[in-house]
Amino acid sequence: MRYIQTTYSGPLNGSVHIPGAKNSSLALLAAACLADDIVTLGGIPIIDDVNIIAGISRDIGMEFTQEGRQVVIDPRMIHSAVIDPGKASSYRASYYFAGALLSKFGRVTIGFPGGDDFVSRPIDQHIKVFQALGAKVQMFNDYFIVEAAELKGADIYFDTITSGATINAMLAAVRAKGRTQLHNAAVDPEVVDTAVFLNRLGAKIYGAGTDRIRIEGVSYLNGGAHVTIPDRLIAGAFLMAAGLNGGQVTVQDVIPEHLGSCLAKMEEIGIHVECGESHITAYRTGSLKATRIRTGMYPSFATDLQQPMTALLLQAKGKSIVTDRVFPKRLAHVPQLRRLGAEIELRHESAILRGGVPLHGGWVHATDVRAGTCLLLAGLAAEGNTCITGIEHIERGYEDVIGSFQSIGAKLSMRELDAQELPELIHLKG
Ligand SMILES: CC(=O)N[C@H]1[C@@H](OP(=O)(O)OP(=O)(O)OC[C@H]2O[C@@H](n3ccc(=O)[nH]c3=O)[C@H](O)[C@@H]2O)O[C@H](CO)[C@@H](O)[C@@H]1O
Ligand SMILES: C=C(OP(=O)(O)O)C(=O)O
Repeated sequence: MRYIQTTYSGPLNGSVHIPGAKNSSLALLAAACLADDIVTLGGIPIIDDVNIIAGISRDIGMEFTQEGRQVVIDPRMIHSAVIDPGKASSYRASYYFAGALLSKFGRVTIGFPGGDDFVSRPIDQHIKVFQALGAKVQMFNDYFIVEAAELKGADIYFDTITSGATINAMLAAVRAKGRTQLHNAAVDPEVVDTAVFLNRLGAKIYGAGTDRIRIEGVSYLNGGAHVTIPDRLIAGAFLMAAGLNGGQVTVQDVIPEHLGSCLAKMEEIGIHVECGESHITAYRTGSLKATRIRTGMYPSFATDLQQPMTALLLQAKGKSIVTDRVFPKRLAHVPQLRRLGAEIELRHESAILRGGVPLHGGWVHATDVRAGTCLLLAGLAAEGNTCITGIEHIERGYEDVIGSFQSIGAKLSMRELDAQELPELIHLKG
């Protein structure tokens, strides 16, 4: 079994190029199967979730060729709308294949979404979309079937703001007959990126980036090329790294506007931020201030950034409070941080931190991708060695996590567990 070992690294300094967004790429790769000709996607990160999509693509007859961050997809020979349940449930965003294949072929059989298993993650809004467009949904033990003789545009009011179901609704409605209107839609950059891509292929999607999206169904989509937006979540984590022990980090190839609420919070706690056209520099000179974080859907502070922020706030003297309003129970990193000496208590679904307490090394387990980032940052600020297991979760979302952190001076390495270390792992996941 592999694990990452981190060592106290002092101030981190340097510059990192940010890859395309995982959460956009997963939507774009599924959206590509809607095209009637070849599609080229740039900026696709080299991560495990994309490898799974490559496997699914080959299974259904969609040619998938990846060279570095460029993926060429030929959807003209898709011969199956049945997706292996095991593959579907090994990452979250497999539900995009449900929307896309339903839209193109009127039928899909697919396993339930997996991915980061930090809390219950319902898909009722996705199902509601399919049904609203006229599809019948049948649930079985480990898969579901969605089918429709014909998809017809509809007015859909989301019960809650969801980026996944908003994107899926665009995928499902893009070839439906007539007009679909999405109300209470998510306004995330990944929603806009997917709409821009589909429009490039000839779709008619209007209003993405607002809470009301209109889709006029089309019967044919061309091929085309598109480059995914940069990963705002990876960029945010690297900028926070500059605040850990003092230092200066620049993230290149980003869209600074996508990080607005994150940068505002970083400035509030005493990290200086300077934005250029496509880069952001963060540096810390004095001490950090404690604060309160409440996550929300975009443009609020992202749920995927509360974990690295928690690691950072452990360095801020005084009491900070972190509340996740998107996934209220997404706090599995808290007991792990305690293993490193952090003083954090869970109260009413909030993490209450007493910052400024020195951290020490230890064994910890990453239960999901962002918990992994949190533990990695905490490990770089802790005395001694911190050993992080659950690497597979980190690699779902992070391209070359070791190399990119090393490039800003972080001391970390990938290691193989040897038998003498096994006793350390007992009770680790508790
Ligand atoms: C692959 C991907 O893009 N993952 C991101 C996506 O996940 P995902 O698309 O799963 O998250 P959503 O935006 O859908 O979730 C937002 C909120 O809606 C709720 N909800 C969602 C769907 C549904 O059918 N019913 C329902 O109640 C969720 O429980 C949550 O409270 O957005 C999350 C919130 O920004 C991020 O943490 C994930 O990194
Ligand atoms: C929760 C996340 O991913 P997923 O939705 O793919 O599980 C994430 O990227 O933080």
